[in-house]
Amino acid sequence: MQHISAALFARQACNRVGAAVAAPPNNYSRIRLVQLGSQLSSKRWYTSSIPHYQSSYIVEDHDSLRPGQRITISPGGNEPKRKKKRKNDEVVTKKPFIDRIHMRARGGKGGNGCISYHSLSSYKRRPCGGHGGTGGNVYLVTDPKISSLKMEKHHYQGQDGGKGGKNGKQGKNGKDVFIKVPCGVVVRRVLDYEELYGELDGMDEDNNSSGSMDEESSSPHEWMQMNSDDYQEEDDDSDVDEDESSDDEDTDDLYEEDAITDGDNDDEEEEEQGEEEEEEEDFETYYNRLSESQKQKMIKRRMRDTPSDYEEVVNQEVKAEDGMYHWTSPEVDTTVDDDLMASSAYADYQSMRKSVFLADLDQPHTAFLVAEGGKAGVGNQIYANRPHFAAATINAAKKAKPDEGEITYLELELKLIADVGLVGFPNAGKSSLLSAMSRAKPKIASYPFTTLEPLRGTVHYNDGHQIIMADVPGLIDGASEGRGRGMEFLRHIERTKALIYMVDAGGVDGRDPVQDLRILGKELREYGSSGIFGDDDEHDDITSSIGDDTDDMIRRRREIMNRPSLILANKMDLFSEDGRKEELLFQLGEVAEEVGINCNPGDILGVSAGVTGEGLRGLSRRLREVVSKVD
Ligand SMILES: Nc1nc2c(ncn2[C@@H]2O[C@H](COP(=O)(O)OP(=O)(O)OP(=O)(O)O)[C@@H](O)[C@H]2O)c(=O)[nH]1
Ligand SMILES: [Mg+2]
Repeated sequence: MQHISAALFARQACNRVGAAVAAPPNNYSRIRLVQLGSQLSSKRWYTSSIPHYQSSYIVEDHDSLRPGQRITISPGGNEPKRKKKRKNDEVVTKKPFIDRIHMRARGGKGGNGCISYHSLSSYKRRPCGGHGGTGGNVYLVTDPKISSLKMEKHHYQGQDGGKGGKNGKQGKNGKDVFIKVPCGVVVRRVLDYEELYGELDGMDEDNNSSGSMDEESSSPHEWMQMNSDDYQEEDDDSDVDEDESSDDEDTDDLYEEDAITDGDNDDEEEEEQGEEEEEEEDFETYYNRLSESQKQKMIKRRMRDTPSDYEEVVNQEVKAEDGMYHWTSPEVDTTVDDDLMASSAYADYQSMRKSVFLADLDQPHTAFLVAEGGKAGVGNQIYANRPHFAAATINAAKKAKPDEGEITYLELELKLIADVGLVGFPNAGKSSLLSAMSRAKPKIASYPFTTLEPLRGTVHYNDGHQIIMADVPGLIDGASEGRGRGMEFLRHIERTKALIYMVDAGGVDGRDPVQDLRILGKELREYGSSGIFGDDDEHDDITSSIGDDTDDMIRRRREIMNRPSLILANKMDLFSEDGRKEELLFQLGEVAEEVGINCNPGDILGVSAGVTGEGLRGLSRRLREVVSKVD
């Protein structure tokens, strides 16, 4: 029976296939088809039970049909979604890791209140308009399943509230929007342009009112002229020059007027000119004289010209004749430009980017309101008891207008939460350790900066205990000043309980492990001691009014050196003599003490993370002890 139905089905199928099957096969039982792209079953005998959505087959075995020939049966229905195959490669392709984004959130607008009056004779002219609905809010919600700040879009808006209706009918409230973010996100509100410049303008006014008018009135034109010569290097950009020169003219006119009004104070003017000569070289004064738009242009231009040291560092990878990548420590000048750094232009730039701390979302399933929906308009039903007052009608019209939703510009920054963070120079073997101790599959290669995004893995113990380990991209000398994107990477170890310093004991890249540890310790110390603006009093006037990170966050960063640490000398398989190994571990201990790394002598271990696995068992035991002490 089954044989017959199979034959029938096959004939029908072949008819549908038409030209693809030249001569209908006469022995159907020998047709063997392989379905293309199916995961459910790769091979099947041709029977009547072929699902309708399976449409494409390949002939494997038949007399008249050529094996390998593809036949197509008319498709019917939708093919189910196919799962992507997971690659068994060493490198698992994953979504890009994004740890800092800017976004805009806007609460929904409230709904209009309704103004209407009963028309029934007994109620005539009695107000009965319903209230509008409130606008939807926008929330951030932490979801432990998400690990990156990658978002579909960067603008989110709550739904607008519905209008109120007749007979006291209230409008619908707008739907809230919930944006999923990973745990460990720090939320800051970016001050928008007007808010920031409102404050800066206010400060300027204060300065002016404290008697600096005369200073401005004294021959500013010549002064500008002189200074623009002095700072010729800033005027390379011809586009901006033109704009600036037009602005200059504006300011000149302004100054000339002032000069006329103050024209009779010749003596004072001379004195001030003398003062100006002293200030000629002063970039800051020059900057302060510029108009707001000129300042912005200058800042943007100067910042754009700042060398992107990271690019240069990465570009140092050179593929040599032996086919391997070699890396030479680049000589990159990362100083932004001393006079710029010291100037208030730089401070303005910093404050332009500055933002107000809102929240540290480090707990899972926490909702945080970032933009509130607008209030609803009020319906005129509230005046139902006094319908005849004219005032009521006027007020009702005002009150019926809803509020706009709140608009916030946000900066979200993800700081990984892990029990232990791996710190080391590029190529030390950090990723090798992570892959040896956890199921994470980081990319491992013999060239530096293989890892460019922080990655976490979980170390599982037999009794079910788990420790989360974060592999942070390699740090280089000067990382605490941002060299080689150091600042970006270092912030991911702020939320760890313990640290593992890893050095390449084999000295594969010609590095000295002892010196490496010294540099790492120094960099972490410097990173820890830098606040957002550190203890720099210069910027206090700006930061105090704008706000800053919480004390808790600064404290966490400052305590980075107090964190219990382990020091690993990796690639011990390259050591042959035991004596040298002991000596190296001893030297590392001395350096740890010198730079102030918080570790016991027993926590300096020799391991071979990537080759023999030597020392890893002892490491995992010790790691657990160290981490559990911190709780
Ligand atoms: N001989 C030896 N080689 C190792 C060992 N561990 C790692 N390596 C090698 O060292 C090189 C760098 O290893 P990675 O784990 O990618 O180093 P990394 O610290 O993650 O480097 P970046 O991601 O560039 O910062 C690779 O070629 C590894 O095979 C080891 O224990 N012994
Ligand atoms: Mg790596």
